[in-house]
Amino acid sequence: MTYTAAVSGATGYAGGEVLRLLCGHPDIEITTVAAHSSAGRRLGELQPHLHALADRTVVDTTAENLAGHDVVFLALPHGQSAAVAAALPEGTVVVDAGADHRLTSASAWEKFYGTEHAGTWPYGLPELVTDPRGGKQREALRGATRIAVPGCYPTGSLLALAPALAAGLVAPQDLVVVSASGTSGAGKAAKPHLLGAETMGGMSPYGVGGGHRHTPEIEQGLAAAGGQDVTLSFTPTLAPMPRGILTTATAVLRLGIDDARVREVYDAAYGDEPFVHVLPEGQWPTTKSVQASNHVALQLAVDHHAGRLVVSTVLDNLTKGTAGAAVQSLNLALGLPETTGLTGQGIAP
Ligand SMILES: NC(=O)C1=CN([C@@H]2O[C@H](COP(=O)(O)OP(=O)(O)OC[C@H]3O[C@@H](n4cnc5c(N)ncnc54)[C@H](OP(=O)(O)O)[C@@H]3O)[C@@H](O)[C@H]2O)C=CC1
Ligand SMILES: CC(=O)N[C@@H](CCC(=O)OP(=O)(O)O)C(=O)O
Repeated sequence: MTYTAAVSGATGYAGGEVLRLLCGHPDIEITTVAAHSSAGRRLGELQPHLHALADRTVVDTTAENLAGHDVVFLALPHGQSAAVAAALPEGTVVVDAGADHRLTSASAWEKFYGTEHAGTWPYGLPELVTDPRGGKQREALRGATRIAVPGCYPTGSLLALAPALAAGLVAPQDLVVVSASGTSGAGKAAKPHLLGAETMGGMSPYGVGGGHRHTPEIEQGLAAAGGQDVTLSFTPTLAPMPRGILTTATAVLRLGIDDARVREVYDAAYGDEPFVHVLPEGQWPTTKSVQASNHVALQLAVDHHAGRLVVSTVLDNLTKGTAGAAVQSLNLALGLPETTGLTGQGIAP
């Protein structure tokens, strides 16, 4: 069976990556490409890498234009997708790359996003360990008709720390995550601090001091994995590269946990995962290895001097960090093989 799909936000980075992946998906037919200010324009002008779709005309994001599809992807600015989704029939599978439906706590949403909470949808990170018994998030995605795709920083952070918390290897307090993201994470809209002259050849932190809106999203997933509240200090940084996120997470190890036990827990969590790979001991991940792939590469070490577990992950913010997670979750929702239309192979150099 072929499913018809509309992609709204088709002219942006996230929507463009969804379209790129859907072009290689055997069970999906892209029938509508929608956006807003660029309605009426030829997609080829705005997404010149999407050759197969170059002659499509962008339509406006309206309930009428999105109606009648089996699947609707939303890749809109935060706060825009809730109203659009509410106008779609319950049977339509809606996959939202934005943040609107990720958080379970209305007060956390209001604090970090400043608008009314729109509700919570199943979280689109199939490999996430969701409880101390080692359950995985993919079970909540099978047959789902609404999917909230994770933020790109939370994907690498959650995959880094959830197995350790679920297995009780580390204390739930004093979790520290520092991530470096490529500039595409900020979207296409022109912003002075993202000009090439500002970002090339340098790095800088932002959202420091617990102010980044991904802090509650990461804490939410880690608290579920460990079965208790967690405290996280999260610091994002902007790196001079178009795509990619390197996350380094550390946590206080519980007494008596050695290197072998840590590796055993991560091998058990991810050994059968098609898109999360624990690297051989001593090989540390590089963002270049996962460009344009749906892969997350992970390495860990025990810092005996500081008594902390150190876990690093890399992913492509637009692929596994957004569009790949969206397609992988959609596959589960539709009952298709989870890897359909996705590759774990990157590009090089
Ligand atoms: N970039 C990333 O790495 C990630 C992004 N996301 C999420 O995906 C979403 C899109 O991000 P991104 O692609 O980076 O952003 P971009 O700024 O690159 O693209 C935004 C898209 O939304 C459309 N749009 C803007 N305003 C409206 C509106 N009022 N109604 C309908 N469409 C509108 C734009 O269309 P037009 O230009 O025609 O106005 C454009 O297609 C965000 O919620 C973001 O958080 C999630 C994970 C990672
Ligand atoms: C570099 C950069 O600006 N990154 C974005 C995160 C983008 C992302 O993936 O998250 P959302 O889906 O929640 O927008 C930021 O810090 O807001």
